[in-house]
Amino acid sequence: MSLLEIDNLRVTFSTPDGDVNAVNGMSYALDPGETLAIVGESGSGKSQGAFAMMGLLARNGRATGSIKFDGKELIGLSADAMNKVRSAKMAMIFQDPMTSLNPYIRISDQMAEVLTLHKGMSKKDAISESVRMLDAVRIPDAGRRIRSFPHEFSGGMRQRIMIAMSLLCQPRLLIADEPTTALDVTVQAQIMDVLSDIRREFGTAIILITHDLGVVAGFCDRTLVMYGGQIMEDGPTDDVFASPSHPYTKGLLQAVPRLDRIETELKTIAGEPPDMSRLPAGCPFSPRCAQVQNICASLRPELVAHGDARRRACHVPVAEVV
Ligand SMILES: Nc1ncnc2c1ncn2[C@@H]1O[C@H](COP(=O)(O)OP(=O)(O)OP(=O)(O)O)[C@@H](O)[C@H]1O
Repeated sequence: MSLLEIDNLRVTFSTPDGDVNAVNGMSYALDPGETLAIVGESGSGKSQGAFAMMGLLARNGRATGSIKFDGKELIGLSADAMNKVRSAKMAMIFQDPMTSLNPYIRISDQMAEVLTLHKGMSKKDAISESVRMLDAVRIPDAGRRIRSFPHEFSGGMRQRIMIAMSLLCQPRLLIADEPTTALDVTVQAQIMDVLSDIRREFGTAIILITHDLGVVAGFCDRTLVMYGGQIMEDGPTDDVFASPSHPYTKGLLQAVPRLDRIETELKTIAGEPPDMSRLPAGCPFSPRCAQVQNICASLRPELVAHGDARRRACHVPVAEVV
């Protein structure tokens, strides 16, 4: 059975200027222990799709459709019930670890509180379990350093601490929203290594949300490409990278720096991301698509299966995507 099954998820925000359609009918499933990258430019609905799962939408937001986690429907759950699922089985980490860490409280107290509160552990057991988790994310000398305050660590180390903290209740799913964006390239690679270790050691499924395709290769089993709140393409990462089947994916990949080609070949996708309160009737990417056809502006392409375990939403035949 899938760990997560999302069906026709829509996230809408009410604003004085009208509704903002942040996620427009998103459907996918995730197996236990699977790693999935959700990629796309800023504003494509990646984070709000995850916030809906975590019950963390802003007050002006509402989610419809279905989100089944471990067989249990999450949409429509009370805040209390949602809290229970979240604290026991799902965790989320963000770009800025300080959104989750309290600068005035020692790491030991912050971590131990999670376990005394949610698992009823004694303080002593909670501290030794916290040290074990800090070891797992390779904080050197964790037994001593756990007594430090957040500001005594570098940005990369703080991100490791946040990952350790998110693992305390042994979640089955970890959502990492741009976890390496604020870090320099070497530290980014170290954090991705830590996430790989976590997956191997604890069997945690991971959803990695990122605008940077460069961090996805080599880490995620599957990649799902979003644009305008919709899935454009979805498939095994190696296949999506080797033979993108959507003009948008192709454009994103051409914008990723690679060691085997010179930087002058890098191309950006012309045009601006769509206004999510005024999406076109057809494909949201059609105004920027180099291969746009007449039908694209008026008819939204369905997300349909093609090849092995792949899906795409595009009117241009696969063989003609250049
Ligand atoms: N509280 C809100 N009220 C109105 N619109 C919102 C609200 N929160 C998010 N949005 C809009 O929802 C859309 C999707 O946002 P989302 O954060 O999911 O994008 P994203 O792909 O994760 O981009 P980023 O990487 O910049 O976070 C954006 O157009 C954003 O402006």
